Amino acid sequence: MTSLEAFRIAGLPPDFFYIPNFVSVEEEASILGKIPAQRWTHLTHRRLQAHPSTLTKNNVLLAAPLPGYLTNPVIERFKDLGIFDETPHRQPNHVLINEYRPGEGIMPHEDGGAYAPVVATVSLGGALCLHISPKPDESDDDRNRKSEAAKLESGQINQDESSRAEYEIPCRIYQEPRSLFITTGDAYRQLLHGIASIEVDDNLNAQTVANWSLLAEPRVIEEAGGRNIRSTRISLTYRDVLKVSSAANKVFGGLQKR
Ligand SMILES: O=C(O)CCC(=O)C(=O)O
Ligand SMILES: [Fe+2]
Repeated sequence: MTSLEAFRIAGLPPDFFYIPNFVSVEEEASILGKIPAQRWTHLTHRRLQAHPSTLTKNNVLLAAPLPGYLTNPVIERFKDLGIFDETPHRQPNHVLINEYRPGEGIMPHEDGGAYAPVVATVSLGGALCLHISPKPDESDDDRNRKSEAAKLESGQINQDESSRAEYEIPCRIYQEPRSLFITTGDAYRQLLHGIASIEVDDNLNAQTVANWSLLAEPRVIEEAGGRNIRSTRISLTYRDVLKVSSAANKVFGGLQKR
């Protein structure tokens, strides 16, 4: 088994990992070519598709295999790293595919209780920054969340902003194409993540990007003057849904009710 330890992001809670070049250029092209064009759900600021399907309103997954192009080679590599060893099904059973064009993003949020607290995200296509921010204090929950969201939407959050506690949060994680980003444990439960709806990520350097020392190609950013002009990014978010219902279960459950 390969150790994840070398890929831990320093200066953050100990539950974030970044692995550059997790898939090859050829694998990236192959996966991108297999994402079914007819399966997209269109939202205002991005489009997405869920595999094998969206969860029921009670957060239940109807058991079905993941398509091969999402399984192979990615899940074998997860096993080698032991990423899902502690989750109930010991491997992901659900993948969300999100597409962000330049200027598109996702509001700060947490992924919640439907899943085991392990998320593994493969980035394909373009690069961008994920913002990690604290959960607002419970007392002024809504107000904080809204202002955090407003700042993120307008691209105002940056590293000069006051950081909380011992860790440098809020912070930015730069996700290069073909990388894997892992969030587990307390980081999953206690922090928010989001993507600013901007066309350029700027002021990128060793001080403002938490995973700078783990990047495959920091030179590319340096040569661009610390700017990343966004192009379309597709992310594959792998998770283990806690509640799974097999078709057999469903029939049995239905009979029992009578
Ligand atoms: O695209 C990403 O990296 C984040 C997606 C995300 O946060 C989600 O689907 O819950
Ligand atoms: Fe999320």
